[in-house]
Amino acid sequence: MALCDGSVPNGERFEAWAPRMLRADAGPVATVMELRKTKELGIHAVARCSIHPDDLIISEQALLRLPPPSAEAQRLLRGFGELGGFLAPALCAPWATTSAEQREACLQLFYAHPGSEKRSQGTHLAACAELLRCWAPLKHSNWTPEELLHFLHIVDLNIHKDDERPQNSEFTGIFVFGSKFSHSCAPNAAWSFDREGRLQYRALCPIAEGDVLTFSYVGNGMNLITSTLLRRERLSALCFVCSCARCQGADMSRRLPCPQCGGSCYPSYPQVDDATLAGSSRDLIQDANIWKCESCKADVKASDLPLEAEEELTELVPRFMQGDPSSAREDAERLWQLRQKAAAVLSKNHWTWFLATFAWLQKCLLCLRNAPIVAFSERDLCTASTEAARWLESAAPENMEQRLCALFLAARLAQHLGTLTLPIGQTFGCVVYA
Ligand SMILES: C[S@@+](CC[C@H](N)C(=O)[O-])C[C@H]1O[C@@H](n2cnc3c(N)ncnc32)[C@H](O)[C@@H]1O
Repeated sequence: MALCDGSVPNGERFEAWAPRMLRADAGPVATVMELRKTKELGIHAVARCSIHPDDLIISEQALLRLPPPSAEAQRLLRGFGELGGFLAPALCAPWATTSAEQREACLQLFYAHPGSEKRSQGTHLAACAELLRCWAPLKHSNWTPEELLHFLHIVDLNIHKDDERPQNSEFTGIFVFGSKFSHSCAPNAAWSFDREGRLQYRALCPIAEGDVLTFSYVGNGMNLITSTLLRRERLSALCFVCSCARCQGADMSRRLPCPQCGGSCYPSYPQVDDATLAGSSRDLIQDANIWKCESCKADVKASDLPLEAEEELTELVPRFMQGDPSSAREDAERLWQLRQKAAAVLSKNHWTWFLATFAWLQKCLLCLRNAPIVAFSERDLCTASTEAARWLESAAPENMEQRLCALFLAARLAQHLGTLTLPIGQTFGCVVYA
């Protein structure tokens, strides 16, 4: 069975690399997935059979590892100032042991946005020429400055890097097939490195035959509960506008009270053409001027909505959520106040209210573990957990990882309280698979 359908350019090259890169733990790869190409997603992976939660989809070796720069490389990069971060992968790869075939595969099997490459001529190209001249290991590559620049854009868009675990930094690299998983804001798969540094994708939820295989390009945890606008802004750094179902539909994470009827309204964002996106084109992502009320159907002007308070909460809630565990008690108090403010001004439909609630519950768990006296009751925890579960159900029902995070938090709180009165069964039960 062929791994690529007829639409994939260089299909025979992918077929040739598959047996060398992919471990067949999940069965021969072509029985699990297929590569296809469409105008909307470019080359992408699609499930060929139904896949169960936690099933291994692929397990892949890196085509090229890009571990952190050595001390010598860091010294050289300092001379390049702001460009240093972009150029670092060119110095990290083990060029002396990389074959011509691998280098060719690096240039041919990955996607880089043509717009950002065009913008990057000039300074970037001159820096690549300089690197080829002064970095001895790179001389073996025989690459032209244009090829090196293309490689760097490929790394920018396709790198797999585990920012959560410092011990995994040696495993950073580019992976031919893992890089064909598309982004979704409600992904059906997630990846991690195994102990040997193989990239492993596992299903987060049931995946049906024909479904596009996806993960989150903006990290997991609670990054995906933010508004479509914020997710678009983050993804603009990768030069595309997400076409997933969540981004195409109404922005349910960002509903505000309708000034006319008190119901809730959601933003109607202008369309963005991602062909025009290149490099740091954040300015092209625009906020909605008009919002639509779900209840009275009125068009609401953005200027009539509490957008300043929204901006303030968007900045403060994540900041206190990320506070050091040693300040859990103070952060819990601050998050409780922010949660009250979000509820009063933006409503309990807004993502900042959900995030403040989730973060407050997290801090309460830390306090339960460490503080001699706590300033909340079991009832407070129970109410907040139930409300958080309801928010997920109404605003992000397909976001399995976020729902599981909330479920585990509620379960840990219940364990620490020695009670089963927290609403684990009723409110989060729907995400547990028997
Ligand atoms: C890492 S590459 C994925 C492979 C690529 N599609 C190819 O043709 O080789 C990332 C690119 O895929 C496309 N892409 C991935 N997810 C997408 C999504 N949800 N909506 C639109 N484009 C997407 C974008 O062009 C993005 O820059």
